[in-house]
Amino acid sequence: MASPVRVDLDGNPIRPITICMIGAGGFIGSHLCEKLMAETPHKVLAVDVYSDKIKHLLEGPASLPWTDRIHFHRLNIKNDSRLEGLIKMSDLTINLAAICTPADYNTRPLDTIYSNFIDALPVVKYCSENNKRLIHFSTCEVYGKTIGSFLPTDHPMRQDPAYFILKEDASPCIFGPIEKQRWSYACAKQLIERLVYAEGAENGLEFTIVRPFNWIGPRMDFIPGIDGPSEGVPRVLACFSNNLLRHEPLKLVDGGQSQRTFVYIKDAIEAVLLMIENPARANGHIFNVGNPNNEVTVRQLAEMMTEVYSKVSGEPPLEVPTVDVSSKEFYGEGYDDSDKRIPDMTIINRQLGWNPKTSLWDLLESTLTYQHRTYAEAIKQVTSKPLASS
Ligand SMILES: NC(=O)c1ccc[n+]([C@@H]2O[C@H](COP(=O)([O-])OP(=O)(O)OC[C@H]3O[C@@H](n4cnc5c(N)ncnc54)[C@H](O)[C@@H]3O)[C@@H](O)[C@H]2O)c1
Ligand SMILES: O=c1ccn([C@@H]2O[C@H](COP(=O)(O)OP(=O)(O)O[C@H]3OC[C@](O)(CO)[C@H]3O)[C@@H](O)[C@H]2O)c(=O)[nH]1
Repeated sequence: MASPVRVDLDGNPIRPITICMIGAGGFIGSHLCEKLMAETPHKVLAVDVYSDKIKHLLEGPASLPWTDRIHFHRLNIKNDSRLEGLIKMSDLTINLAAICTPADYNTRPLDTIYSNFIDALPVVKYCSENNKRLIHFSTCEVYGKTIGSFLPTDHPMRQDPAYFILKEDASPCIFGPIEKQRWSYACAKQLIERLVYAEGAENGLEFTIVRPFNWIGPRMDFIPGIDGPSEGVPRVLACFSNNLLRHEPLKLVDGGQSQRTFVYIKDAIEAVLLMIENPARANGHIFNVGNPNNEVTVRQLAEMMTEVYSKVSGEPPLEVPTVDVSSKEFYGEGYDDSDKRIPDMTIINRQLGWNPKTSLWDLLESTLTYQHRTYAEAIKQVTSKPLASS
């Protein structure tokens, strides 16, 4: 029996397209590739320097249903002449490539700026010159700090949503001073957003910009010393997972008072698929993609992850499950932080009718189940080995 014709939000048939996905081997890219292979007829030219997180889609019996629809191209967009050809072969380019772990922003500011601005320039240029549609991944971090964060801590206006809800077409971008090199990333992302927007305004580039608000789930970053460098510092989900797996206290930077909203990767990928398959509704827009209902302080996140991990692993939590550390000690000189990140959902609701579904507890339960199943044995092996004699 023929499969039903897939239609977009306006009832128009969705035609199969070819997508050049740059950064396809990463956390978001791997989930997006899975979704596209499992639920759509689209083709993917998967571009990345790594493929570990999409290996299950590229080889082995499980990949047979889509062997002719996904092809991996190992290339570094910094210096590879094949890039333009791949963009020209595609109907749509999705650019996910970036250095996007905060530990790098103040310690590798030049690499961070080059990765998030300079290296993206040819991607925008090739899309514009060849009249190809672009979906560019920016970040919620372009908002920086909230206006309310500059009010006295007990000022009543801090409770006014106008002082903290982040809105694509209204909120300013507020970063710290230049010596706070943490903001090298957000500033690079802001400038590439402005370049993409200008290519749209002046040269008619069909673009969509995505501002993810802390998407988390399986395959995010790495566990130091297992599938990443021992001295590496990933994003908070992997940091806390690593501490839990190793029965160490979770480190709360500057007391863990910063606030975040976390969205489940599977919910967020639904939003991206709507952008891909509804160009008339997505072109020319910047979209917050997050879950305003899942706001916690970092301390509350640590406490919830400790409780969920204890349930998932069957191991009791530590007597003292967290420890405060200074940002200088944890990240080094030049760190600064966003105080609060709550996305306004008006535009994405209006254009795409998308809303997140998964609560923080539920997404942590499925994610920590994955982390425990994937890493617990390997960590036990590593920690049980006697230290090499010096
Ligand atoms: N995950 C989130 O919550 C989040 C939040 C805000 C913004 N973002 C943005 O979304 C995008 C994807 O993020 P992610 O979480 O999947 O990160 P990730 O680090 O898992 O994936 C990025 C991928 O890009 C690849 N890449 C980087 N530079 C490259 C280059 N020069 N050539 C080829 N490939 C290159 C990396 O190898 C990696 O596989 C990034 O642009 C990031 O800034 C993500
Ligand atoms: O062991 C740890 C690790 C981190 N923290 C604090 O948690 C907050 C979140 O940190 P993190 O997940 O590393 O990243 P941010 O949310 O600050 O920024 C990211 O969000 C989006 C993106 O643009 C791309 O992923 C990236 O910039 C923070 O307050 C840390 O200090 C901790 O206390 N302990």
